[in-house]
Amino acid sequence: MTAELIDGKKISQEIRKGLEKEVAELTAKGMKPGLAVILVGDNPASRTYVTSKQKSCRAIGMESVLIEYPADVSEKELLDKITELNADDSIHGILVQLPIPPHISETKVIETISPEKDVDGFHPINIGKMMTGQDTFLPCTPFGVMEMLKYIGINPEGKHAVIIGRSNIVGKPMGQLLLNENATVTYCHSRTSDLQSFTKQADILVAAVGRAKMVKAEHIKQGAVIIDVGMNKDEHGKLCGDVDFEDVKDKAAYLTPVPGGVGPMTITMLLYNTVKSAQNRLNDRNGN
Ligand SMILES: Nc1nc(=O)c2c([nH]1)NC[C@@H]1CN(c3ccc(C(=O)N[C@@H](CCC(=O)O)C(=O)O)cc3)C=[N+]21
Repeated sequence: MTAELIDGKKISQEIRKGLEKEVAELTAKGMKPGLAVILVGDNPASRTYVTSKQKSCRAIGMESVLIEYPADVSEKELLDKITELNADDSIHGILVQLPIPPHISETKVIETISPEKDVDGFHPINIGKMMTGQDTFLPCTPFGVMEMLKYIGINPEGKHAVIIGRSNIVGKPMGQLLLNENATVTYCHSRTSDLQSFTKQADILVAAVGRAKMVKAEHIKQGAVIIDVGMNKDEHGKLCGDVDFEDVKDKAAYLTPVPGGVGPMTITMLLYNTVKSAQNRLNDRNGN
């Protein structure tokens, strides 16, 4: 093993310690940060993630409210609840756990959440602000990856960053955040021909495709930074990433594990965004 592990759990702990202090200060000023999570249906994986988000909120002194609906809830009922939460002063962040059932429009759900409470950073207004480099809520997974790079002292400027995957919630914003930090960015996806010719050029390779262990040693450059956003089950039903850890670990310079890499960072940045939202409200109240 030559690659150094990027320990998402440890980095998360350090960031959360700082957040805990901010939460205490905000609470003392009557602005205790509160997150509302809406869960539709009873997908066990979604429930696990949502429970983990709630625990993480409470561990740093934040308020966390879980609102659950059966899978057949109407779109109107869900949108009405979001509208109610938009007006609730005790709630600073609203997260609707994705995916949601197909009879409900994901676009409508995302666009109903007030941009000021959109701690996922999925609202088109916030995406537009991210693209133009304005201060806003950054999508939690790509934001977490940027924090990991900062932590290990990797400045993306001038580096070739290659993203595999172009989802709205990970791949696309990941490339944008790296571009904002002056990386040269290449997006690869399911229609890319000769994937390896691109990934082999990557100084920073981000795998966000959702295919278990697809990135092998032959795909990467010696000494590359490898970020694994994948959350898959392997042949034994064990959680694994998009990167074949064993295969690349002697060739990469830095490598994120799954679990314990990007996952915990995603939750940490959700907490960060919610605290930031509460701080914004306090600033409004004080007229700054
Ligand atoms: N509106 C919305 N926002 C999201 O941010 C969102 C979502 N919907 N839907 C589902 C995905 C998935 N997601 C994860 C976050 C943390 C871990 C995580 O902490 N994983 C642990 C391990 C968990 C385990 O052991 O199963 C780790 O990687 O170490 C995983 C998955 C957020 N998501």
